[in-house]
Amino acid sequence: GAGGAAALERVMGGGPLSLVLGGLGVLLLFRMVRRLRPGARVRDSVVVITGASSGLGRECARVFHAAGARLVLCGRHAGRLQETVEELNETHPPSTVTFDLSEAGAVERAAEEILRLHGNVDVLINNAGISYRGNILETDLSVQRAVMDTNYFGPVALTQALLPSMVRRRSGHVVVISSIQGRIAIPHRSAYAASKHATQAYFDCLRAEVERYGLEVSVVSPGYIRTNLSRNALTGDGSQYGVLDRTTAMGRDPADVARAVLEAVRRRSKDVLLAGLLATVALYLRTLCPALFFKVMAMRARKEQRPEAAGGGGAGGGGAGGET
Ligand SMILES: NC(=O)C1=CN([C@@H]2O[C@H](COP(=O)(O)OP(=O)(O)OC[C@H]3O[C@@H](n4cnc5c(N)ncnc54)[C@H](OP(=O)(O)O)[C@@H]3O)[C@@H](O)[C@H]2O)C=CC1
Ligand SMILES: CCCCCCCCCCCCCCCC(=O)OCC(=O)COP(=O)(O)O
Repeated sequence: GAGGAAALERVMGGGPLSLVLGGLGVLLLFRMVRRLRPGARVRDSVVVITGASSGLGRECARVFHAAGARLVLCGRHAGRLQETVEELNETHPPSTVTFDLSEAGAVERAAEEILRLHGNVDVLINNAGISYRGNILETDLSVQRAVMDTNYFGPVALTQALLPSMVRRRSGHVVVISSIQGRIAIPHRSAYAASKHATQAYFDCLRAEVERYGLEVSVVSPGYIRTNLSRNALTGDGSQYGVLDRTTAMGRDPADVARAVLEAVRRRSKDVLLAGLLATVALYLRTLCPALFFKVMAMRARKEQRPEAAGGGGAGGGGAGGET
């Protein structure tokens, strides 16, 4: 507060520069002290991972398994989940629960099954998700709802179903994999960016509300990751996009992102942003100079809508395929 700033100014001998430097010093010290806190124990803890059949979810399964967690792997297809299980060795053989996150009843039943398996959940990783490419004018409302159901209402339903048992034990950690697009909205991603913005808001509210029960909430927001996300994305008419975009192909190694998720759990990080330089510039621009950001996004939308951009992600095919 003002008193603290005045005290700091006295100690630093006054002057705005010394005040800024002093502030930075205090911030650095605070971060160092936080790093000294003992990390949360992952070994033997029950970790539930949604979307564990591929991409980042499968890598999280590998990384948390190697750290000694007892895994519950979730996805829509038993066969694909089994492939993940078979890659892991025999210590703590993982359990699997098959359900579709976009079906409310199925999520409730899955939460009951998860609790029956181990009695409690220590870490819930809401990772499953689907992306979208399309022009709003040519997108069925049903597609907007479908993406929202999977990316937002699914994780919300699963979290709320498992939360009471965490509150009773005064222990638990909820992680959600959001995206840079939970912070900035880019053209031809309306359904996806909206679902991720909603995710960020909901889990920020949750964090504040459950702190008094000793529960942790981490929102992890990565940039592009090398997975099947773009191939599996929905287009405006509900069909699959089916293309591995250049941005996705050139994205981060999912194993690195999975290690960052493990680190977020160990360090009880509240908000983790895994942004490259361009995304960082875009985030600052959106906050500090929104008018310029909106101009850049409008130019990007026009460029992607040109016929020659289709296939690489023109509005018809979806948008922004090969471009950043
Ligand atoms: N790849 C990227 O560039 C980025 C990804 N992310 C986020 O990372 C998360 C993981 O995606 P990623 O690994 O990249 O993509 P993948 O497409 O490889 O994996 C998505 C996973 O979600 C599951 N899933 C999809 N829909 C449903 C549903 N209705 N019910 C249950 N499970 C479902 C899929 O399981 P199955 O189809 O087998 O049922 C699959 O295991 C997502 O939340 C995504 O938004 C964030 C930033 C960047
Ligand atoms: C005058 C200065 C100009 C500076 C302009 C900077 C603006 C550039 C825009 C860059 C946007 C970065 C977007 C990053 C998006 C991202 O990382 O998304 C991650 C995902 O979730 C990927 O999902 P997708 O389905 O879109 O592949």
